[in-house]
Amino acid sequence: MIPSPAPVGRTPVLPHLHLHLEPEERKRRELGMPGRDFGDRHLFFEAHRVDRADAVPVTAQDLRRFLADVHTEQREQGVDHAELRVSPRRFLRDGMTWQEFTDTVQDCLAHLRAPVVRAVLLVNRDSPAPFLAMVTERIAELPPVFTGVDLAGDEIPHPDVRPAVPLFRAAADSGLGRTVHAGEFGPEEHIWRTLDVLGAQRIGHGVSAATSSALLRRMARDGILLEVSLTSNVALGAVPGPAAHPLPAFLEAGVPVAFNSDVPLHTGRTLNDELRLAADALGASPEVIRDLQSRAARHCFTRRPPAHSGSPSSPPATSAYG
Ligand SMILES: CNc1ncnc2c1ncn2[C@@H]1O[C@H](COP(=O)(O)O)[C@@H](O)[C@H]1O
Repeated sequence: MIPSPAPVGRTPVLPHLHLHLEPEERKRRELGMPGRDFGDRHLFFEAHRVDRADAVPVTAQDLRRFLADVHTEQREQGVDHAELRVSPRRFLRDGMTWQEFTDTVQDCLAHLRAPVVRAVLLVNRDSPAPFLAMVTERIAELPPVFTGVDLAGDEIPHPDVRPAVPLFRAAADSGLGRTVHAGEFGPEEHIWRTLDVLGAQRIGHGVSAATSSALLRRMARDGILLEVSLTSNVALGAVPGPAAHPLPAFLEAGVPVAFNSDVPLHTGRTLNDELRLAADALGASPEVIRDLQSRAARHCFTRRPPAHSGSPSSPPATSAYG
């Protein structure tokens, strides 16, 4: 069920592949504001609406500080490669230009070591078409600390991923990795679509993948990594408890997994907490879990120039779901 230990001599690495910046939550804490209740999916996405009248504004200075804070937090966890989801729209709403936003992220992350922190550009499923078009047009110019793109947000009211096809195609053509939050609250079909329509290489959460052995076989065959976040899935009601999480089915099917803290400010859990929880859920030793996590390093997004335009890395133009 759990893959046998990695060959001796491989570089040890503790990657952390799915971690949100949580800018508003960081700012609220700095201001001493009360915590918010995220007991379920509705409350979580309602609180994250970017058009809320009571949203706490964030500045370029905040962004700089938050990026430095994430680096310190991940260093304390012993992480050596972190991939941080950064969503531009909150910062653009509060006055930054696109160029300022991307330059600031580049400037703050480029020199960091132990861990290296790379940015995954998060675009929300509910993004208006002009915003998606603007991001798509600028994907090729993203500075090098951006190594991937992610489609996130509430998949229940926004199940259609087709509006993101041009963005994901541009990302593939620019050598960026592609991941999608899917099958966290929605059915297996949402995961099939992200694979077939968007050409996703990793899936955020993907809880419902376990309802389809055909889908698990596909993911194992194609080496699609599932970004697993046990505490977050329980906290938002995607699964009733850690013991009910389909993680064992993922491993049984040979699907690559990585453990993640996802929204550590919301849950109060670190990556090491998640590794311990995974060991408990699987009845496995800490060493086995760390080995699994280190295997996820081969799914890190490192930006490579694509071999040629229209290469196999480009997502398919059409599909059964297209
Ligand atoms: C917990 N599981 C999740 N599932 C789906 N989407 C999520 C998410 N966690 C966060 N997001 C999405 O990422 C955006 C981050 O933008 P901020 O900069 O905070 O505004 C949120 O808007 C939320 O929709």
